[in-house]
Amino acid sequence: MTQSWPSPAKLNLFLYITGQRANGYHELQTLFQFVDFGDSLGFTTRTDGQILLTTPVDGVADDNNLVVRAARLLQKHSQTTQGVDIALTKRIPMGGGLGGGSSNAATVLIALNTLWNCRLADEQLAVLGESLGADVPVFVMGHAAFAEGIGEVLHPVEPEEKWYLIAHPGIHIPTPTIFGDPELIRNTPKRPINVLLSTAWTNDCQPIARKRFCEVEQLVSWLLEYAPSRMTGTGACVFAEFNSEHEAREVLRQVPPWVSGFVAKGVNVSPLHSYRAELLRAAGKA
Ligand SMILES: C[C@](O)(CO)[C@H](O)COP(=O)(O)OP(=O)(O)OC[C@H]1O[C@@H](n2ccc(N)nc2=O)[C@H](O)[C@@H]1O
Ligand SMILES: Nc1ncnc2c1ncn2[C@@H]1O[C@H](COP(=O)(O)OP(=O)(O)OP(=O)(O)O)[C@@H](O)[C@H]1O
Repeated sequence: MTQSWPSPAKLNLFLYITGQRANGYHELQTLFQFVDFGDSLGFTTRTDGQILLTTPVDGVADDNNLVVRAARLLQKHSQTTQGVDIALTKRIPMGGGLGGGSSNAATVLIALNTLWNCRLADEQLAVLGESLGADVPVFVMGHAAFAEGIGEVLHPVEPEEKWYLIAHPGIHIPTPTIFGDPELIRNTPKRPINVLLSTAWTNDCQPIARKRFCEVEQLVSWLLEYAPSRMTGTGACVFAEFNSEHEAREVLRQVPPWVSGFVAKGVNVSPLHSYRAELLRAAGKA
């Protein structure tokens, strides 16, 4: 049976870089929250073991698509003989700092674990997913989280669920471009979570993105006139926070023509996990 599983976007409500490991990866302290906007994936299981993406993504070879890579990884790990046709409906801008690829991979792991009856715990899927991308574990675990390490050490938290205008300046910033920049701030002191939660939230990647990309500079400056605003992840998207949907939509109406955007609500439980819980309830398994 084909089902439509959600694959939400995430925001980094704050992001601090506290060091760099010998392998080049950066040590972070970041606050993840999901939003009620994202891609969706449909799955039709097959008995012949083939894994097919029926909706190729422009500019991404199927073999490199995190959807296909996640399905192969779980197939190998679980030694199942089953396969799957996967249809991906893409809405999350790519290279926007919204974690679209990682979210897609997490949705594949969670959905196929259920549909193939692999019986792995979410914690096991999160460890598997880490090899696909630093943001996969938080999407697999499905709860807003304070993250440390390279983003994989997760502590569930309950930040306020605000409304956001999420704006894209029309450019794609590859994550390695920001992480590879010699002028990136890499020495923010590590702070305990209670201090971080009660201090004004910023993103260490933002100064360098504003400096290197005039589109980000213009977008941040424009949004700051209306509401507290900052970049998510390594950009290029910038989010402005509001207490109501109405206020966020009023500003969306006024964005300059070179900006595209959408309004979404922050959610602490991933829509993926709400969907799975509903499916299991309907099947009498929860
Ligand atoms: C910036 C964040 O979006 C915060 O949520 C993530 O840490 C990035 O996660 P991601 O896009 O899934 O990143 P990955 O695909 O794992 O890594 C892309 C590249 O970014 C750099 N990278 C990534 C994560 C990290 N903590 N330090 C890094 O230096 C590495 O050069 C890596 O090769
Ligand atoms: N299913 C997928 N969806 C989006 N991008 C994918 C996918 N599979 C592979 N990719 C590759 O990953 C790159 C980053 O895309 P993604 O949308 O995850 O970026 P991002 O939101 O900036 O990530 P992050 O917030 O984790 O830094 C794309 O440019 C693309 O080459």
